[in-house]
Amino acid sequence: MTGAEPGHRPPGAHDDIAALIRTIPDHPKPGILFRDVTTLLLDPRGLAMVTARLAGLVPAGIDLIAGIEARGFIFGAALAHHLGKGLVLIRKDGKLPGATIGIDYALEYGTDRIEMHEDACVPGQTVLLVDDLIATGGTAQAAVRLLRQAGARVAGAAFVVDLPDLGGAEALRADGVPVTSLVGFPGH
Ligand SMILES: O=P(O)(O)OC[C@H]1O[C@H](OP(=O)(O)OP(=O)(O)O)[C@H](O)[C@@H]1O
Ligand SMILES: Nc1ncnc2[nH]cnc12
Repeated sequence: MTGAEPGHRPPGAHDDIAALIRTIPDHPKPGILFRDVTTLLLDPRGLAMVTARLAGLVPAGIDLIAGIEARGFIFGAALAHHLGKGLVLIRKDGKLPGATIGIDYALEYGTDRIEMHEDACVPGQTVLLVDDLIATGGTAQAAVRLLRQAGARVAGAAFVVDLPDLGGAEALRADGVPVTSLVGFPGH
C-alpha cells in the first residue's frame, strides 16, 4: 500500500507527508502507536518530498549531516546527497569497523547503544543531526553527546516525525540543540 490506512490518520496530521505515514497500533509492544515510514518510502514522490522539505530547514554553515541507524540513514543520506555534504553514520552497537566512541540510552520501548567512529568529524565541524522520528529523545540526545565528544558543533536536529507528547524535542532543545520536524503526531 502507498498511503495511510483510512481511519489511521492521527489528529494533528496536517500535510501530504503525514498522510503517507501509516500508523500501526501495538508495535512493537502493546500501547505503542508505531509511525511507519515504509509507506512514505513506497510512494515514488515520498523521499524527494521529505528531502526537499528538510533541505528548507537546514541552518547555514553545515559541514556534515549525521544520520542515525537505521531509518535515519535513509533520510540523512538523501539530505546529504541533496546538499552535497558528507554523511556521518551513527550506528548500533558493534557495527562500525574502526575505533569508536559509544553511549547507552533508553528508548520508548527498550534500551540500545549507538556508536560513531571517533575520527568521523574534524573537531570544530558543524553538523546537522537527522533521524526519521523523535519520541522520548533518548536516541537523539545520545547522538548529540557522541557528536560533541567527537568535537563537532551540533547546529540542529531535523526529524520527519515528532511525537511531541513524549517530550523529546523539548529535551533536545534543553541540551542546546535547535529542533525542527516536518510532521507532529500529538497523542503518542
Ligand atoms: O526518541 P526516542 O525515544 O529515542 O526514539 C526514536 C528512535 O526510535 C527509532 O529507532 P529504533 O531504535 O526503533 O531503530 P531503527 O531505526 O533501527 O528501527 C527511531 O528511528 C529513532 O531513532
Ligand atoms: N511510536 C514510534 N513509532 C515509530 N518509531 C518510533 N521510535 C520510537 N517510538 C516510535
